[in-house]
Amino acid sequence: MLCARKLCLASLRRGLVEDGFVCVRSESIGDAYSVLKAAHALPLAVKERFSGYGGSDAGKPEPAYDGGSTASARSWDFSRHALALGGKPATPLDLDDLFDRQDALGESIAVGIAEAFGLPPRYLADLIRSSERGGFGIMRLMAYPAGADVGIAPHTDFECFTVMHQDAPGLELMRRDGTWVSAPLLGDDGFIVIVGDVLERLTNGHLKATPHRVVECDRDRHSIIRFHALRPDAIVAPLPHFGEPVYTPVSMAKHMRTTLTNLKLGKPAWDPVSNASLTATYVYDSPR
Ligand SMILES: O=C(O)CCC(=O)C(=O)O
Ligand SMILES: [Fe+2]
Repeated sequence: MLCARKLCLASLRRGLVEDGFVCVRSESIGDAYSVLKAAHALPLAVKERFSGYGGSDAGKPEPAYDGGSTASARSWDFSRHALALGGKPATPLDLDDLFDRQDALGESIAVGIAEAFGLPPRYLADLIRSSERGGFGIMRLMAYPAGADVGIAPHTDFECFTVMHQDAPGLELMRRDGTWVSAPLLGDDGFIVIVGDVLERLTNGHLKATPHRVVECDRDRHSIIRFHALRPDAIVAPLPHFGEPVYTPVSMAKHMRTTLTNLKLGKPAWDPVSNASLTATYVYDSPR
C-alpha cells in the first residue's frame, strides 16, 4: 500500500506534469490584504517615492508580455535581494514577516518538487535561499482596478516556481492541452503553485512553464504573488536524469537580465500567434 507521503508526491508530480499547477494548503495569508489595500490607497506622490511601486498611474506600467496589450495591473514589489533601483527605498511597508512565511512555504514546496522528481530532497530548497538573507525572488502585492480589458497579458514566470493567492477570480492558467482554465478561489489558506521557466529548463522540458494571465474583472481584484528564484549565480541546465539536453545552460542572473531587457526593448515574452511562451525556451550562447 502507498503511504500518504508517496501519494502526496505522486499527486504533486501528476498536477505539475499534466495540469501545470497544483493547489496547496498552508498557514492563512492573515491580514496581508489589508496591508496591501492600504499600500495601494496611498497617494500617487507617495508611491512615486518608492522603487518597488509599478503601475500605469505612476508611469511604470506592467510590461506588455504579448507585445501589444495594456495591462491594468499595479504592484508593490518587494525582495530582500537587489530591488533598490535608483537609490530609492523599495517600499514604505514592513513585509518581512510575510516574506518569511512565504520562504517557509516555498521551502516545503521545493522539497516536495525535488522528491517528486527523484532529486536529492534539498536540491532546490538550498538554491532558492541564502543563509544570510533568506529567499531569492520577489513578492508582489497586486491590485487590478475593475473594468479593464486585460489584467495582465499571457506569460510564463521567469523564475523556478511561483506561489499565488487571489482574493477574487481573474487568474487563468493554460493546461498542457492549450485550454485556459480559471484558477480556483481557495480561501485564506489555499495557494496555487505554478511552474516557471527555470523549472522547465532544469527538467529538460519534462515540466513546462505554466502560461497564465489575468482577464478582465468586473470588480477590484487583488493578489499576492511570490516568485521563487534560484541564487543569481546558479547555472540552470537540464539535470542528467531528464535525458539528452534540449535547453542551453544559463545562469539565473543572465536569464532574468535577458528577459527583462528584452521586455524593455519591446521584445515580447509571449507569442500570441503560437500561443506560447518565448522566454522558457530562449537559446543562450553562453551561461553568463
Ligand atoms: O495577479 C495574478 O494573479 C497574476 C500575476 C502574475 O502573473 C505576475 O505577477 O507575474
Ligand atoms: Fe506571472
